[in-house]
Amino acid sequence: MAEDRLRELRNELDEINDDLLSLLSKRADIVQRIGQIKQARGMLTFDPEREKEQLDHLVQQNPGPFSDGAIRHLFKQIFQVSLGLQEEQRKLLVSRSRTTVDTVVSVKGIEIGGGKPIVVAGPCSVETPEQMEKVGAELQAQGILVMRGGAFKPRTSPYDFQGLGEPGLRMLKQIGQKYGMAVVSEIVSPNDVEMAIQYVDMIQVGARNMQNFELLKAVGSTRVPVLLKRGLSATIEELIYAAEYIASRGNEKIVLCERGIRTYEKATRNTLDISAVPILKQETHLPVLVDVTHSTGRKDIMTPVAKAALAVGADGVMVEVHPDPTVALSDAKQQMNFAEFESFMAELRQSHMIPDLEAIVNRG
Ligand SMILES: C=C(O[C@@H]1C=C(C(=O)O)C=C[C@H]1O)C(=O)O
Repeated sequence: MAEDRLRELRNELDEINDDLLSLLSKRADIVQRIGQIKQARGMLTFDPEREKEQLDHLVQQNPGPFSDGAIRHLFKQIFQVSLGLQEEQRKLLVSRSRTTVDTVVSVKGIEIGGGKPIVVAGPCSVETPEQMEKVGAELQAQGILVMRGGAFKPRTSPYDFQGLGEPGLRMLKQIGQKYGMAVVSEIVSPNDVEMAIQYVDMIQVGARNMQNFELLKAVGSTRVPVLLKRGLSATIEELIYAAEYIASRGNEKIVLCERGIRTYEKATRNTLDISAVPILKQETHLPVLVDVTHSTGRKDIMTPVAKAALAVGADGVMVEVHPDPTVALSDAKQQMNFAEFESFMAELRQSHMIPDLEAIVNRG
C-alpha cells in the first residue's frame, strides 16, 4: 500500500518536473527576447533592480513551506542562468559570429588582412633625422609599405629615453611621405590622440596600454586604423574585449597584434603565443599581426619565428630595424641592422611567405 503511494507521489513529482521544465524553457525564451532588445539598445544585461523587484514580489507571495531565504536563493539561481543566456547571445562587434568575411583594414590604401601578408618595419624609436632618413631609404628598397617608429615610449624605467614626442611624429610622417609608406606610432595618452592623427596613418595602442580604457575609447572615437597589441599578461579574451572597446565607439578599423606574453621562460624576452593567431582569426574577423621583435627579443630566431607566424595565418609581421642598433636609444639588442633585415626579407620572399619585391614595387 505504502509502496503504491510512494510511486504515485513520485509520478506526480515527475509531472511537476516536466511542467517546471517547460515553464523554465518558456521563461528562458522570453529572457532571450529581452536580451535582444537590450543589445539593440546598448543596455547592460544585468539589471539588479528588476531582479530585486521580482524577488520581493515572490517572497510576498510565498505560500511556504519553503523559507523566504530558500525562495530568494532558488530564483536568484534562475536569474543567474538567465543572465548567462543573455551574455551568450550578445555577439561582440569584433566577434567572428558577426561575419564570415575577414575585415581588411586599409592604412592609407595599404591593405592589412586581405590575404597578402605584410611586413611592418622600422626603428624602435624615432631618434634623429639622419637615422630616419637612412631607415626610410632602406625600407623602401625592401618594399616595405608600412613603417613603424616610436615617439612616445612607455619605458620600464623613468630614466630611459622617453621618445621625442610630437617632433618625432612629425619626422616619421615626413620620412613616410618621402618614401611612400604609411606610418604607425604608439600613443599613450588619450589627450594626444587628436594631435597624433595629424601625423600617423595608424595609431598603435601598446601592450602596456591594452587595458587603458580611456585610451581605447579615445582611439575608438576616431576613424583612424588602430594597431592593438596584446598586453604583457593579457588573456586572448581580454584582448578581444579591448578591441571591442574600440569597435563599440564606432571604429572597426582594428588590427590585433600578438607580441608575446610573460611566462617563466627566460630564453626569449617574452613567450610568443603562436596559438593566439589562429584563435584570434577564429574568434574575431579582424586582421592579426605578430611582432616578432618583442615576442622573441632575439635576432637569431626572428626569421623562423616570422615564418611560423605567417604559417599559422598571421596577416603580417612586425620587426624593428635600425641603421646601427648598437647605438640605438632603446631596444639596442633586439633591433636588426640593415644586412640582417635584408636577409630576413630575402628568406621570407624565397619561401613565398610574403609577396615578392617586384609585385610590391610595381603595385602602383
Ligand atoms: C530578463 C532580464 O535580464 C536579467 C535576468 C532577469 C531574470 O531572469 O528575471 C532579470 C534581470 C536581469 O538581470 C531582464 O532584464 O528583465
